[in-house]
Amino acid sequence: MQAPSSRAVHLSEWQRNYFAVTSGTCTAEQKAEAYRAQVLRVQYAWANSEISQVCASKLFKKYAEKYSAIIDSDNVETGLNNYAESVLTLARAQQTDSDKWQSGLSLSNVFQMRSVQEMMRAGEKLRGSLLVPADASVVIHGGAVVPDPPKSSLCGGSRESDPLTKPAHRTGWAPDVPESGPSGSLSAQPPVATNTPKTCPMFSAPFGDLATPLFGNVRKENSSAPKASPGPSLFLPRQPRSPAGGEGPWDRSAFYSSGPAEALSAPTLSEALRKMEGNGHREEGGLPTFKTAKEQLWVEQQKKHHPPARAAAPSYGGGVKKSLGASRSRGIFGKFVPPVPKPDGDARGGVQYKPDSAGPSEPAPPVDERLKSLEPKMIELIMSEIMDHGPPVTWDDIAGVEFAKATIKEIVVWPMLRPDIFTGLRGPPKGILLFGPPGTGKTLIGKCIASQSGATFFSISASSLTSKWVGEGEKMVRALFAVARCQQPAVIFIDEIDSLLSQRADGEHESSRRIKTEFLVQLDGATTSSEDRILVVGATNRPQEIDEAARRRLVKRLYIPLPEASARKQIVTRLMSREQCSLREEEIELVVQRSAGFSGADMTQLCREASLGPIRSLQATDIATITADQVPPIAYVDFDNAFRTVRPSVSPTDLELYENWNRTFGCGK
Ligand SMILES: Nc1ncnc2c1ncn2[C@@H]1O[C@H](COP(=O)(O)OP(=O)(O)OP(=O)(O)O)[C@@H](O)[C@H]1O
Ligand SMILES: [Mg+2]
Repeated sequence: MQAPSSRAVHLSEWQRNYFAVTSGTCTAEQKAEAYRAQVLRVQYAWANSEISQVCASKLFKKYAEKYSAIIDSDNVETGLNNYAESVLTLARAQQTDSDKWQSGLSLSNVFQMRSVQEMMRAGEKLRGSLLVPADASVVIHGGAVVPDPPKSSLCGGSRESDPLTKPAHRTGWAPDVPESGPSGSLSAQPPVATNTPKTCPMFSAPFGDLATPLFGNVRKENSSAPKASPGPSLFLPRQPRSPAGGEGPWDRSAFYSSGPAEALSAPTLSEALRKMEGNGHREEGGLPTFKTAKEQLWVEQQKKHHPPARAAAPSYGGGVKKSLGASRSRGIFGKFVPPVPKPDGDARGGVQYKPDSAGPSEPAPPVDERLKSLEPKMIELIMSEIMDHGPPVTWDDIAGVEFAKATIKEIVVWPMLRPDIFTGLRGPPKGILLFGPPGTGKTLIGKCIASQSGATFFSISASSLTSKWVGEGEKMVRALFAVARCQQPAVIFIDEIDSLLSQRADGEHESSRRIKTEFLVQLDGATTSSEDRILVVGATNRPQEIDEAARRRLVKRLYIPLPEASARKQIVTRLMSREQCSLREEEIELVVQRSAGFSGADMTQLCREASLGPIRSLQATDIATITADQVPPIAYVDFDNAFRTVRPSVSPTDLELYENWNRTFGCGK
């Protein structure tokens, strides 16, 4: 009796969503949500075997495309222009992809956006109250080389003026600066109001202003450290490249590659950070201590009159996949990150002072509370540690290990799809340990979870924690879990976990002891918190070396054994199906019999070796001239020869150890 009613509920939900996507009154956000719900429903139906895989993938593609079309659309009214995540991705680590980046958002339609206009109006209102005292107290560094400091102060001035007014000043300003003098340059040229946003040249202060909220949650290090950024002489020559604002892709890419995106790119960011660290003094938020009086005044007024405001978007929210460009889907689990912070954004975060980019009317960049205490450098590293999905691995690619696969699906995939059902006692375990002999597919399973779970996937090898960032391992561990908390649902996959969590010994190095302690603390937090949707998956071929505290936290310990005959057959058949092969069924059976005790990796090696057989049978002269399809097919004799050189890599004694450990601590059948 239950089934029909639940189906009825699904039907009405479906109808509701259908109404949302077809109605002319729903907002783009509602439509996007509706499509997102449709996609989840399709996944759920497929997971429940209610629809076939073919049907599911068709429907998935259909709705996912519609969903991303709305999310990425550059239409101000019907799209969400949600390119912020991709920009963050770009900023983090993928400068090489920057040429491909094409946002749907152009300069002109940024200005048309309601929220931008509201911010500009608010900025104009505040300008009146700030401009006079601020200008009167402007302080500029003296010195022979003027460009840098005046830029700093001028940017400050222009920031607080109407964004639409500044371009005229900008264009003619640079050569005048030395003559006009520091304070004169600001007060002598009152801003001229104009309502033609398209005439705003790039890299003018107003544009910088607008770019700040657009890039949401990443600190604009170039602007916060004016001395590290190029002065006017550097940006002026760029103006002719796009005098009337970016409209086409080239303009946009020029803007992103040389403007804010450049400022946010990892090397520049690190450079700025290095410089700031080198200065030896930082203030809150990692900014240099120098501020003009005007800036100081602004900060004080801001503190006095405006409660901390921030955008709703979470920091580093999304951008986990290497997906650039408006046309690509960012995945159904990706959170929507408004490209422009909402004026009524929540007030959880504190204002972050940004002397060169934040006008009084603009909300400060959103920085997730949980990430505030971390060094940006660490977060960058974590982000670049996020596993690139690469070629997707499916469950069918993993031969055998049926029990482990079924358990992982139950723990990982279903709860991610239906967190509402998997609550309370049904709550999934937060820690899994995959253990077994080398080469049995543990890492492969990790990759499969990455492709199939839909969660943000962090893959880190324990040895990189201990060796790559000497002395910083425990900070990395803390940062890793903090970032994962901001990116839920998340899976943290730790390969070779034994080298991280080996039993504590007397002679062990202090740094590895610290990493271990930090890891256990974090693991405890992640595995016991009922709200966090973080799953830690560890893989090891030395389970007996794992610290008992860690073992207890990795509650689901799954044995990944050597492949059975059927799994070995699956591996051979699969690999041979991609090659020219003349093996008959009974010959395959023979190969399977002879390979008892081989691991999955051994089987792969055997097939590789056999595939070289036909080549070896050729004369050296033939190899130079033969065409690819003239290479003889792989035959049983090649396997026969391969068996002479490929031996099982796991000894029976080792196997005994694993079986014993499984009997004692394993959760398998
Ligand atoms: N069950 C399997 N099905 C298909 N291929 C497998 C399987 N197990 C291993 N392989 C093959 O062996 C290779 C190595 O597997 P993988 O790296 O996952 O082993 P592992 O268990 O992580 O080993 P280690 O403990 O040494 O890290 C895989 O890339 C794959 O080609
Ligand atoms: Mg491995």
